[in-house]
Amino acid sequence: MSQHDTIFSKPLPSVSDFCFDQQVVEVFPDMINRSVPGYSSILQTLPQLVSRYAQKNTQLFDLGCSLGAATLAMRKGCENFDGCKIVAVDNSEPMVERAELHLGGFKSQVPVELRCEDITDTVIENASVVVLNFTLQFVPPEKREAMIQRIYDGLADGGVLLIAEKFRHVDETMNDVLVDLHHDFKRANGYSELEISQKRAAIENVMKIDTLEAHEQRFQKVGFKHQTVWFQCFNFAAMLAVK
Ligand SMILES: Nc1ncnc2c1ncn2[C@@H]1O[C@H](C[S@+](CC[C@H]([NH3+])C(=O)[O-])CC(=O)[O-])[C@@H](O)[C@H]1O
Ligand SMILES: O=C(O)C(=O)Cc1ccccc1
Repeated sequence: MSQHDTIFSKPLPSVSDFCFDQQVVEVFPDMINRSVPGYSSILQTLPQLVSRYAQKNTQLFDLGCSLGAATLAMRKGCENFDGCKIVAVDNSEPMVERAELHLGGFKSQVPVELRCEDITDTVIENASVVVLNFTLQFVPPEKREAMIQRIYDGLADGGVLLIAEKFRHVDETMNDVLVDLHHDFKRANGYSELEISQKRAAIENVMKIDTLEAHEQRFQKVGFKHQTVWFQCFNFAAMLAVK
């Protein structure tokens, strides 16, 4: 079981930029479940989406895999496709180390290659499914289009990009409503005002969120033929884009 997240519970003299270090690894499942509305629903749906788009003898990528929660869900979805392999990538060493232990605890026919590298360096080729589950939001904004283009280029025809992100509503008034609803969700999950405000300060510089419209335009620009939002809870959404 993951430890309870108390990282921002005490007043900090100055709040440093959020990073995925050992301290975060220890509390990560608790943190993400209590902070991201819909996280478990999105993971539960992944096997279904993966089994719809996986193709035999292709690679499936989990980019920004953290402890491998999405990797496990993807593995369930492609068990019946011969010759599939999952490449799971994260640039946080402590995350990858823990993911190795975690994934090793579950049996499967599908090989998983776990890599510690920056996803902007990952070679995407012969791919049927690429998952970015709450990861693109941490990639510097100026690198996002090239990242999505490389994913598109590496996908086989009919392949899919499954992406979930926190987003900003274009209408500021509506954005305020969604942000308030998210903060209520965090409060209901036991986070204090101090934890909410210090966490907000910690992610401000490292998590620059896009609007849904920016995602849609980027998918279209790089060449995706079809796209839709398939899940939304407050200012968090999951989308799929098909080549
Ligand atoms: N440039 C990068 N290269 C590689 N990894 C990166 C990069 N930037 C950030 N990361 C990694 O992306 C992950 C984001 S968490 C993903 C949850 C997971 N997908 C899940 O379904 O449980 C989401 C969250 O914490 O909100 C972290 O593990 C970072 O180290
Ligand atoms: O906690 C938040 O307020 C978030 O927006 C989500 C999140 C979850 C885990 C790490 C960073 C951000």
